[in-house]
Amino acid sequence: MKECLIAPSILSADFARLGEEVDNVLAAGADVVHFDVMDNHYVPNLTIGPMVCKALRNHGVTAPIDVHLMVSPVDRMIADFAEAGATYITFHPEASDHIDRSLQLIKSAGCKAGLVFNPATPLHYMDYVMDKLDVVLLMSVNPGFGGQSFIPATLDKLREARKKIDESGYDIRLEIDGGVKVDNIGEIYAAGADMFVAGSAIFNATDYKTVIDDMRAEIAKAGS
Ligand SMILES: O=C(CO)[C@H](O)[C@H](O)COP(=O)(O)O
Repeated sequence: MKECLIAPSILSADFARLGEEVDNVLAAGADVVHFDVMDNHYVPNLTIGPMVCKALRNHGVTAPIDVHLMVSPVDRMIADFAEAGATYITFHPEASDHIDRSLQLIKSAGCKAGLVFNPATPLHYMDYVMDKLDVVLLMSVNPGFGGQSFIPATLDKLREARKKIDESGYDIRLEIDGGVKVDNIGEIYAAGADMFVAGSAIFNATDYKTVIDDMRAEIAKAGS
């Protein structure tokens, strides 16, 4: 299994102090900044775009930025986010008319590419594009809002995705997003995830480092 990555979702950060929040969570040991883009069309919420991604880079953030596009259409946002400094760009297959083309656009812009699967979206969307995937993201809540509860059926879906990835022979991360907490991250890891998005569990805590350390300890316990 790869090194596990903790990716705090800035959806739950204090947007009035975003640069400082990102600095603090990275100083607390986070590996990746998870950046949720919502368009009030694909999902019923509206958040942030490429200008904010660029602002974080200009602020001095050098950590990977994991841009999760909850937008439709997808393609016209790709170049803007690549230019703004995105490391990963992921999108929902239902939101793209041409999945292979969207993945190619992301890769040719120099970013890592991924597909995101809602709780009820079947995994077969990845079948013919595995050679173009750097990450598969399983949503363990319905997208649009932070602070929801982890949907337990996602554990079986993670096991299924892990099997597909391992059998493909490609180097693809398996990311999980939604309701990830200290008390369930061990079983999520055991089901196959290696990249963990957590919003409210981290940003609603007073001490980010304690939560991230506790998450890593639970992962280590589950792996031993
Ligand atoms: O993509 C998202 C919602 O669409 C968020 O990243 C996700 O829900 C994280 O928040 P929390 O850890 O509080 O569940």
